Amino acid sequence: MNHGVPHDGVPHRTAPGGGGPRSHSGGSGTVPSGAAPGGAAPEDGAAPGGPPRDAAPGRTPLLSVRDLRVTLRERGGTAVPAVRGLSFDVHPGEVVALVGESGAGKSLTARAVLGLAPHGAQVAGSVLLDGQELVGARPSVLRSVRGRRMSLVPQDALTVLSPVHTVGAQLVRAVRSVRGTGRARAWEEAVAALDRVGIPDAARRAHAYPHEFSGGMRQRAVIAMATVNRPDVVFADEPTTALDPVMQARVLELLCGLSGQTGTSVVLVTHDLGVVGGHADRVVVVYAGRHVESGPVDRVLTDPRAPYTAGLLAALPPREARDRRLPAIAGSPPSPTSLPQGCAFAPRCPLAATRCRAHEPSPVVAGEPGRLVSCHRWQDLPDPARSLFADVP
Ligand SMILES: Nc1ncnc2c1ncn2[C@@H]1O[C@H](COP(=O)(O)OP(=O)(O)OP(=O)(O)O)[C@@H](O)[C@H]1O
Repeated sequence: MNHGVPHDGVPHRTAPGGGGPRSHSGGSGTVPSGAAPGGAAPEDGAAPGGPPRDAAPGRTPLLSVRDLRVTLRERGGTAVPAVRGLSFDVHPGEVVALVGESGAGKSLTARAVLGLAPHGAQVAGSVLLDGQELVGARPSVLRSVRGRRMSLVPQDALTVLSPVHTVGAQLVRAVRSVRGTGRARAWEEAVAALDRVGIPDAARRAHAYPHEFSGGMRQRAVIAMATVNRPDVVFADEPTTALDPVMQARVLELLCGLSGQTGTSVVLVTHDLGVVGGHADRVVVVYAGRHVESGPVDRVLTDPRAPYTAGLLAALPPREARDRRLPAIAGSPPSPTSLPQGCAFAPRCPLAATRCRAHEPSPVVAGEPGRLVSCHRWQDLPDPARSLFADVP
């Protein structure tokens, strides 16, 4: 399956702010809207009764996902509510990390936004790209958006590259299929894309086949495929899982640096809260298909407001003591087909109270602008919050 569909055709945007270091103020609004089923929140977030926004007022998001619901069907017809009312915004040039354990619904969210949900999946809610509604849009519209404005570096990224064509030829095809550019111009674009992702001697390497690239270089080539047409938004689904730590860091720097180079926004999908610090502007933590917490990365990492985020942080290995036993969150996430009543995290949460087991929490502003939390007990967290999990075996 080739989902790392490259793009373009769109006029290239200029890089906002000249690509300096990530700004942690006034980033995107990551707006969960489990509280407001049924539709898009207003752009300015000011309408009474709508879900709270955590964006700086007045900023218009490039991509606005509202109350996204993805329901799959198991064989036998059982409904699998894998994404349950997730909302977030992505602003131009911004890096937003979508973080959660395996099965949280991150990949499905990315695929649904791109119109690539699995066959038979029901997608509801709203996905606005520059004001254009993509949920329910015709396949031709979705293909054109994927070709020009949004792209995906899929989890199985290396399958994107065909073994029987040179890397350059594949990039040329990607450029021509979207922009209709002449061959010579497309080749220049291909080499430029390889150069941008740090492939040394790109003009020569473009003639190589994927098997002649190292693993790290292949990963870069896949990113080049996803960015050769300079889309507005790139979704990168676990882009570093198969790489060693040094290469992981390089690929993340590369992806997130793209926002500075080309103005591309990046949605980084990862299970590893540890990789988002220093790379993303904002983070959206997801559990069982729902919003848990969102806000500027530095604030969420240092001062989490949800017990689940605190548990993820407690489980991160500290650099200085990698062999130390780490506190883990007891138990495992629920299956979407057997969700508990109330907060889906309650069975694993040391702070869970009666109301947590009865009512699923909705997002509320968590004490400071730009932060939202979906937890009944966020104000009861100990300090530091991660100490909640210190004694868990
Ligand atoms: N095609 C499918 N049919 C049935 N269930 C599915 C399908 N794809 C995903 N699921 C289920 O939907 C839930 C969310 O899956 P998803 O792949 O989005 O999770 P994730 O957060 O990306 O995790 P991972 O990092 O492991 O991929 C999981 O419980 C998964 O088993």
